Amino acid sequence: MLELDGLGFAHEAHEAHGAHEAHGAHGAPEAGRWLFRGVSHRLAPGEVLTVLGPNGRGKTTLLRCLVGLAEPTEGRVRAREAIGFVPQSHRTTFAYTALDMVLMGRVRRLRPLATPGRRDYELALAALERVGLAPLADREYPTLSGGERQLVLIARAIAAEAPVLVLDEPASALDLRNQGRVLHLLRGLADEGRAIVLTTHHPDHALEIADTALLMYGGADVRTGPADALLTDTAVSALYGVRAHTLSLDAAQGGPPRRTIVTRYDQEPFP
Ligand SMILES: Nc1ncnc2c1ncn2[C@@H]1O[C@H](COP(=O)(O)OP(=O)(O)OP(=O)(O)O)[C@@H](O)[C@H]1O
Repeated sequence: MLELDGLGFAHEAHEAHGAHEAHGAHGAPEAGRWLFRGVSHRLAPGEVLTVLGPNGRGKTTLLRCLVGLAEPTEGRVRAREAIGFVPQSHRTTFAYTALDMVLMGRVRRLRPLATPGRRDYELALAALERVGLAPLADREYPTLSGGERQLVLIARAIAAEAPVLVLDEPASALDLRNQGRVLHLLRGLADEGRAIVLTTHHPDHALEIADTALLMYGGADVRTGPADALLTDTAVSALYGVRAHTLSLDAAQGGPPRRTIVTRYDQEPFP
């Protein structure tokens, strides 16, 4: 559905530290300047891929490359299907209602100059219902809280019916219950056959829903593999420079036992 082939990204020198020192003799960015390099993956229908890495490591930049908002410095992205993108934060002063915002997700599906029809309204309302915001359908978007706005943008991506969804920290503004709601919503969308890519700062979120994890250790050190195998406490400790611990959770509702990863904040950071 979405193929990443040797993706690398380095910021233009003049934007970072001055043009004179940024490029090597042959015009290629120097080794230390790459945000990420060698990112390859073939995303399958039904797959949830979670991208993790410290602040500023390039997660958003990678997503922007995937959806065509940024040009990779090397490598390429092949997208066979439409991609829905949910950015990290979104503010607008235009007084669209929450429902209007979700209806905008339908625009690509309309004929030129056509106005949304009954089915578009039904799909938009159903999407608002899936994120639990149907009661706020008529509220003006700028008056919504940060978490409510995040849910509206997720509803907009759902209404767009894009086979691939790319979401930048979709749970970052959400309370604990809504985090769970969105995680299971995303897992459900994948189980319906969509492919999902999301960034998160929560290894436990990745363990909950991801098939695949992509860990950005910096530059060319990018590790991709099955989330359950890759997300060990050692790997998470090294990724963030913290002391992470694995906890076993009892099986719930007849499911298998689970594990999660938590951080100790009362110990010195990982060396
Ligand atoms: N125009 C630019 N020139 C130079 N550096 C930039 C430019 N735009 C962004 N950066 C830097 O690129 C790095 C990657 O940013 P990005 O937003 O992709 O990180 P991130 O992993 O998503 O971070 P976070 O977890 O904080 O959201 C950051 O250090 C950022 O400061």
